[in-house]
Amino acid sequence: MTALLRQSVNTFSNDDDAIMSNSDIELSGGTEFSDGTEFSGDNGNSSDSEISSDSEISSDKASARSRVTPLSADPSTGELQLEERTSLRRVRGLSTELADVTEVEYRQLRLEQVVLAGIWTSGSAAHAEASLRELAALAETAGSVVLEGLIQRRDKPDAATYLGSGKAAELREIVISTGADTVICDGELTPAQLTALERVVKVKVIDRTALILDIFAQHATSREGKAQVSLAQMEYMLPRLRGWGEALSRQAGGRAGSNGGVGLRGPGETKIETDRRRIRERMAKLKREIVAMKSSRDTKRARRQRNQVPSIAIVGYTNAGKSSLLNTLTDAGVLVQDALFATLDPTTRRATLDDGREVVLTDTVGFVRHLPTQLVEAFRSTLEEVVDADILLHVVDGSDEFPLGQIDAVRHVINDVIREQDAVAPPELLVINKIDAADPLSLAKLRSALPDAVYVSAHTGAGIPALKKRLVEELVRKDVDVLVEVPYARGELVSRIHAEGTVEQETHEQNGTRIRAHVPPALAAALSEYAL
Ligand SMILES: Nc1nc2c(ncn2[C@@H]2O[C@H](COP(=O)(O)OP(=O)(O)OP(=O)(O)O)[C@@H](O)[C@H]2O)c(=O)[nH]1
Ligand SMILES: [Mg+2]
Repeated sequence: MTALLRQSVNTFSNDDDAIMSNSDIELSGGTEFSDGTEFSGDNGNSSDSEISSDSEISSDKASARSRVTPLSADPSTGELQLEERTSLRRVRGLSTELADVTEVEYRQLRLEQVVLAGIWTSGSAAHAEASLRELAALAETAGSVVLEGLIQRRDKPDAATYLGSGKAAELREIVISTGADTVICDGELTPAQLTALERVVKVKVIDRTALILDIFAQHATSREGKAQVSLAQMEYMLPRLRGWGEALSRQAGGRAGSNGGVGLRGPGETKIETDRRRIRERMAKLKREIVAMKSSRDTKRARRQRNQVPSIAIVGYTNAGKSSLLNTLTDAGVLVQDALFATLDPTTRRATLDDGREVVLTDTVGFVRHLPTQLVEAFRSTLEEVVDADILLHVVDGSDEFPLGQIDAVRHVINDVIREQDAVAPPELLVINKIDAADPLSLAKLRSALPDAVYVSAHTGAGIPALKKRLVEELVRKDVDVLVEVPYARGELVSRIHAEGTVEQETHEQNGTRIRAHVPPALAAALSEYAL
């Protein structure tokens, strides 16, 4: 595993190590306090403007990454040239913990070079490795360079330091030898575990949750998306406010904080309390804003429902090919990227199925194992829309190592939302995508495990006609039987029955056309007054 994840190992000189811990001291001095300030928005909209600058930046992730290359290419330089450091400003690391540009630069520098640490508690070794590989992909999506990965076999995470003490010491060695500036743990750590592990490895430690939140913050573009992510980040930060950088500030001895070391406790506590209150206020405001944005979306949705267009929600694991499939089905031109969480905002497109029926398809945010609960919470309004759909098109990456695990993770999130809403789950149509790239043997296994799924390739178009046919079948299944006598004056209703439904019997009576047919529920409602 270690070899697998090792991409480049560079050794910062001891000198540089000194520089790093120096900046740690600076950072830790006030980090945890300034977090709050930044959040609570001393200038009311700080959080918004920050995130939007992020999204501009992340829109060009590829070039942003290439700009980092010179840094890792010449690691021995020790200290960075000023312009190199300035160029690092483009991606912010954890957007929530930086107070000024200097810190941004240092944090950037540190977040670029990461070592991963995971715990293998259950399942096979291959599962544990896949999870860590996914963490590596997430870290890269966030703009970091992954130097190395480490997995420990344990029954459960160590209560104190997540990894066992021996492994934590080993991690410290790896951090030193690779010159890493950040450790990312493959799980959600308690604030205390983060602090304790930071104390051992002596560089910043973040967890999977913080990483995913960071990616979302970089990718959110719509106002609603940004608000949802901000809310999730605040939710995550709130209990950790005191913890951040605490371990490092201890090392810093008397230099920690502008109040001096011992002074941290008194005024510090008070400051944290104020910060917490401000964050809570800001969170409450965001929640209200999100509710307001949702209601405008509800109006749109209601209009669609009035127009009686069935809706199909495309859901699935991140990078499964949801946007690609939407494009293939509708020529939508939605952004497709080999990156995790390329899509955060739902895109809705109309399409006409083979039987002439109009539908709307909605592309949605992808899911991932251990999707932070804060995000599920924040994206609830978006997810609710998914739950309201007539059909869930569940897209799965057929070329993934563990597609069944992906399916479970996605269903888990959806079921949670459904249960909380007391809603009825829409019928799910499983679509196994990327069959062009899948290994034939695993694909054969998948076909026997999931015989009801549709197998497609959004790239080659294979299976797409079959998928469209299945969609029609699923919608027909929702059709209802009606027996009506439509007055001759309402000829347009008769035309609709012919266009949207299946006519079984049609006779012309004295007062109108008598028809027995299967029709979509919406049309049945429109016909109800003529029912016999
Ligand atoms: N080989 C192959 N690659 C595909 C296929 N469909 C999508 N991809 C690739 O998979 C990657 C992800 O595709 P997207 O459509 O962005 O996936 P998504 O599910 O919308 O991803 P997120 O929005 O990030 O959750 C891209 O690199 C696509 O080119 C396919 O049928 N075959
Ligand atoms: Mg997408």
